[in-house]
Amino acid sequence: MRKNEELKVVFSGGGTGGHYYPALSVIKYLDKCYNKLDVIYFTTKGRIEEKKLPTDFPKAKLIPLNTKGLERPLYNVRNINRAFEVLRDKRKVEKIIKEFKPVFGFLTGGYVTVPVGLALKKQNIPFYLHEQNSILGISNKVLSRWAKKVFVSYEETKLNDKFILTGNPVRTPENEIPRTYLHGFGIKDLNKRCILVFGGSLGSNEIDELMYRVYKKEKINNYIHITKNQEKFKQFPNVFTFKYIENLYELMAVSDGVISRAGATTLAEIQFYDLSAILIPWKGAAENHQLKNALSLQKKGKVVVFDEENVEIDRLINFLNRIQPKNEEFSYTPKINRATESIVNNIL
Ligand SMILES: CC(=O)N[C@H]1[C@@H](OP(=O)(O)OP(=O)(O)OC[C@H]2O[C@@H](n3ccc(=O)[nH]c3=O)[C@H](O)[C@@H]2O)O[C@H](CO)[C@@H](O)[C@@H]1O
Repeated sequence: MRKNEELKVVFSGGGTGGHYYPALSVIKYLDKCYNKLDVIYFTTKGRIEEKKLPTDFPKAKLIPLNTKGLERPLYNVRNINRAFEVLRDKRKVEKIIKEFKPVFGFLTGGYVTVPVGLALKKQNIPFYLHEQNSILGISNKVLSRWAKKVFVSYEETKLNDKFILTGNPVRTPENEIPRTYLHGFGIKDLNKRCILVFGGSLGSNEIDELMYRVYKKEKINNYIHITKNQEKFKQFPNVFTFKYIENLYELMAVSDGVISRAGATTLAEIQFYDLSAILIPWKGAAENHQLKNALSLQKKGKVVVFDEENVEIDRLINFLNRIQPKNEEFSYTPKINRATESIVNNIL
């Protein structure tokens, strides 16, 4: 650790929680290692990192960029303008980093990272990438040529020696969390199973529809369900709904199971908190990466993967009812997040 030194770093990555939260974990870890950490975070306008960073890490300076994802199919005329946006943003980033003089850049994917990576390359500032999924995302694919190292979460993502398997950083509680934490979410009987239901950081109507059918049949377990359709579930006394839960990882630490999409950061959390899980991969993910993520976890047990077009409700309920619930005495003891540690050690 270099407690007495100062460090300046440029971060970018986002659009979704899956890209943002790994960057946040690294920021928080570095902040503990250094006396003074100066962060500039290049954000996607109006997206999660822009909304959450001011409270998650108030010291960071946020700079929004205009770059948008390419339209599919790629020959769409709008992509000409999108390409110019990347160039304009690249020039903007270059100006800022010339003055800021960061020691390195850390980019976690999402189209916003492309102009940032190109600008860092132009200024000869080393940068590192992190890929959460088993398949390299398009921005990481483009930038990996010039990155100093590419940190990956799955062995099969490695393409050459520059690729290092670190795993996917997850947010972790710093203090012990008792099972009674669930009381704050409306749950009274702590000896009953507590299942977290959500559709990634953006929500999922398909998961809402499916769970509506489950709740009609299954009345024993308690559910904390994150949804934009809270009204729909009012009739179920064992279902506690929320629009978004900031510190979802704290709930993961004291719950029993998860029903969710198969975004990479959610999966890393399921593993870290050793939860049972029912995964329903989102079919729209590039190159079907959610299915690949999910299947690799299924191999490790405690996890079952369903095809969203073909979920047998009885089989799902059967799996749920085999999950061993924690009891009311349970308390989560903080553990070291090896992925974040490994990334930082490979940079410093
Ligand atoms: C639609 C989309 O583009 N999905 C991608 C996106 O997913 P998405 O952003 O949904 O990502 P993940 O499932 O990987 O991560 C979601 C994160 O949001 C957190 N959370 C969620 C709900 C909530 O109320 N509170 C909260 O804190 C979870 O704890 C988790 O840390 O990035 C992932 C990682 O690159 C990809 O694998 C996904 O395919």
